[in-house]
Formats: sequence, C-alpha cells, structure tokens
Amino acid sequence: MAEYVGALDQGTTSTRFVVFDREGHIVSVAQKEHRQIYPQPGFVEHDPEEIFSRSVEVMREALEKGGINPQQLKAIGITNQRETTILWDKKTGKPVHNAIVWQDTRTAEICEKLAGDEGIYRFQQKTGLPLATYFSGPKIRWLFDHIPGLFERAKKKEIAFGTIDSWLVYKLTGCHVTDVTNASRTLLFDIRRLCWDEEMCEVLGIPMEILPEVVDSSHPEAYGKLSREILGESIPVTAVLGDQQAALFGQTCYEVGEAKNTYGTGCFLLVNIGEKVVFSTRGILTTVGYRIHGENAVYAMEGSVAIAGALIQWARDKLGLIEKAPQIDELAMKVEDSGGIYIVPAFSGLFAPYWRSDARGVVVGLTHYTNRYHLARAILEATAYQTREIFDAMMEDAHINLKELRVDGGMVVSEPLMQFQSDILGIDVVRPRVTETTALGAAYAAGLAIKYWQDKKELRSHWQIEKRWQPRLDAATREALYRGWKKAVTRTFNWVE
Ligand SMILES: Nc1ncnc2c1ncn2[C@@H]1O[C@H](COP(=O)(O)OP(=O)(O)O)[C@@H](O)[C@H]1O
Ligand SMILES: O=P(O)(O)OC[C@H](O)CO
Repeated sequence: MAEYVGALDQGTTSTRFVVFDREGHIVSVAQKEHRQIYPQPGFVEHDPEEIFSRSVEVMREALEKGGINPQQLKAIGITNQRETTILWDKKTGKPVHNAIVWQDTRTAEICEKLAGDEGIYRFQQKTGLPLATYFSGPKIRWLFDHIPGLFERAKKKEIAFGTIDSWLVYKLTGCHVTDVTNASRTLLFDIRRLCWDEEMCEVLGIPMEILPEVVDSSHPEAYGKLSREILGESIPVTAVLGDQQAALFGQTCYEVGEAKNTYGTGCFLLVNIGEKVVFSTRGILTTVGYRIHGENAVYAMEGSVAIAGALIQWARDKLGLIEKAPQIDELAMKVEDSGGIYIVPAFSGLFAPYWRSDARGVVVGLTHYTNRYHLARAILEATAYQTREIFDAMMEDAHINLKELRVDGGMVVSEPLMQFQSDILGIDVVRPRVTETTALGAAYAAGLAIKYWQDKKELRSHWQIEKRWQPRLDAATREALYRGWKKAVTRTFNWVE
C-alpha cells in the first residue's frame, strides 16, 4: 500500500488539502473558498468555524477523489495565512469574535499610539517587525478594547489566542500550540530568544495566559494526532509553518541567499539569511524561516506586499472588468503596455517597504487613450512593480545579488505578469514544476519529522524548473517605467487623515 504525506493549506481566500508522494508529486487535491467579510471600510474578517469546516471538508474530499485510505497518510503538515487573529473560549471552543484578518486596518490608531515619538521601528530589534496593522498583537488588543469582560476572562485563563494554525490544531488534535514562524508574526515574540516576550505583552496589554505554547515547525509529537472523527484515523500532525515560510521550505531555499516570491492574495518575497538575525533599514521584515526539531532556527528576511492577486479579485468582484481571474491575462495581452497608467493598490495602506497606513489606492495617468486593456495590464503590472520595490530593498539589506527569482502561488500561471516581472527586475524568473510550494513545504516539514524523507538533500533533489522567463526590456526603458511607478506611489500618501 503506497504511503503519502498530506498538507492542509489554509489561505486567505481558500483552503486546500494536497496529498504528496515520496517524489513530491501531487497525488490528489481538493480546494474550497470561504467568505470574505467586510463589515466596514478597512475591516476584513473570516468566520473561524467556516474555516475549520472547509478544512475538514477538503481533507475528506481529497482522500475520496484520490481513492486514498486514511491509513496511507503517514503525517499531516499545516500551513496558513499568517497574523490572522482568533480568540476563543477554552471551555466551549467557540470563537468570541470573527477572525481579524491580516489585511484589516482597524488597529491603525493602536499602532500609531504605540509608535509615539520613537516611530514604527521601536520594537524591531526584538520582534523583527515594524508597528503595523498587519500583525496580530494589536488585533488582540482591539478585541480586548471592544468586547466587554473579555480581559477579565482572559486573566482567569478562560480565553485562548491563536493564529489560524493554532486554531486548526486546537480543533483537530486538542493541543494549544503554535510554531516559531507563526509566533514571529505577532509582535509578541522575541525572535532571538524564540519565546513570548513579557515586555511586548505588557506594552500591548495582553495577558500571557492566553498564548499558545511555541514549538518547532517540524516536530514528531508536539502537535498531537487528529481526533478520530475527522478522518477515522489518528494521523499525526507533525509540522506547522506560516504559508510564506512554508513556500520558502517547499522551494528548497535551504542555503543563505536563496529566495522565492509567492504570488497569492498578497505577494511575499523571502530570502534565507541563515542562523543569525539581520535587521533591515529599508522596511524589510526579519522573521523566523523555519525550525526543524533538533536543529537551530533559520531566519528569513521578508518583503510583504498586501495586495497582489487580491487586485484581480477586486477587478472581478467589485469592478466587473472580468468574470474569472484568467481573463485578466487575455485582456492584458491585447496591448503592448499599460498606455502610461499605473494602479497602486494601497487598499490596506502600503506594506513593505513603506508601512504607510495613511495611503489609499490610486489610478494615475488616465487620458482619453486609456482603455480597459490598459487597465487590465496595469492591474497585473502593479504586482510586478511592488515586487521590484521589495526586491531592491532586500538585495541591499541582505547583501545579496540574486541572478534569478523562483516564483510560485496562484498568479504565476499569468504569462504577461511573469514576462513583465522579468522585464522590470532585469533578471530571469523561474517557475518550478510544482507551484503548490506552500503545501509542499508543509508536507516536506511533516515528512522530515517522521523520516518519510531523510533530509533536506533528498528534498532538494525533487526541485525542477518548468519554465523560465528572460528580460526583454532595455535598461533605459525599464528604469523609466519604474520611475513612473515610484511617482505614482507618492500620490497614495497622506490620503487618510
Ligand atoms: N490566470 C490568472 N492570472 C492572474 N492571477 C490569477 C490567475 N488565476 C488566479 N489568479 C489569482 O491568484 C490568487 C490566488 O492565489 P492563491 O495562491 O490560491 O492565493 P491564497 O493562498 O492567497 O488564497 C487570486 O487572488 C487570483 O486572483
Ligand atoms: O493567503 P496568502 O497566501 O495570500 O498569504 C497570506 C500571508 O500569510 C499573510 O501574511
């Protein structure tokens, strides 16, 4: 009977369960979307119960579709949208509020007050992060400020906090834990000592009683086993990683200086910086990359872009420009360029390298000449330009000089985007055979924990290029286009007063 490893990938827009074989090939996959809840401008929520239900459904469906017996699953890895925050009642297991999603900007005021005169990098040397609405700590604070009696219940140990990984593990196995990569996105975690930080909890007014135990990303026992009612077998959960760190692991970026860029709802460029922390002076984050049981933690620098594929969803759902995501490529390919327009999608303010919560989206350069094909092209190009910005900042901060960029995620099927990405970076862009690298990374980490795979060398041997794009633009045109983008970005600033 063949043996497999499964990965549950709980993303911002959908949840997937992917079953992999020993060569890292996909054997079966199932995917389901969940509701995006927008109660008011700037607020983004998910229903934690719905996320849990979708997770169980995709696990069952993937096994059924692939004709796989649960006994054939030797381990499960979990990977997740990071920072999204849930508080639940320990007795009933019921969430006290919807999950506050990473894109939500309701904590702008909390962050501003905390930054005070010292500025947003006040806690960077400890947490690796700027004070921004993106991270979990301020979201927890907001819940305590808005739900009467919650703080007192938390002090009495009646309330648990978790990012999505923690919530899912709790519901699937009963353990209240998280891994070092997810913990490193909360603003409550000391990334050097690899533990919750008392001072940060005090500054944010968060009782430490609510926090999960932090464990290695890949661990044979720490995450427990699936309760039998989920799949009928108590399969061990042996890995948890935030989705961007999982993609780094799945792209087998195990050496210092190796990097990947994932194009999903947002876009996240991560480079492996090894076992020592390095801090950015250009708006790049320092974060835990992964920690395999029995090994030292490996760190990463990260350029985070809030809106990438989300802009295409917006063009579909709010603008009615397209009916399905791939149509954006068809429209964009009808023109050579964007006709001089730029769209800067600062819907959640701007993340790296700016960290400006006062920014809001703009379209600039409109003339009578502009048509919907130009608009489609500008929508795709926005992701490539944002990547160029974080790429440049990161190359300087991490002192590396990448010759090519490994890509993955839902948007990398887009030919015009991939070509323009290579054009605007001036380097090759390479897409691997398996683009479900987030799920693959979680499966790899889970498989390593039980010796399904022996070591990282074995994992590396699976990685293969499927397609390569090379730059076609001359340097002068490239830089002129990029100057236009930088100018467009300045037009988004100071919009929210
Ligand atoms: N053909 C396409 N061209 C460009 N973008 C696409 C295409 N197909 C899907 N996308 C975008 O990819 C994103 C989904 O990627 P995925 O990696 O599944 O995201 P997540 O993990 O954030 O939920 C969506 O935002 C969607 O708009
Ligand atoms: O759901 P994704 O793939 O867009 O990833 C979201 C990130 O983890 C947010 O930090």
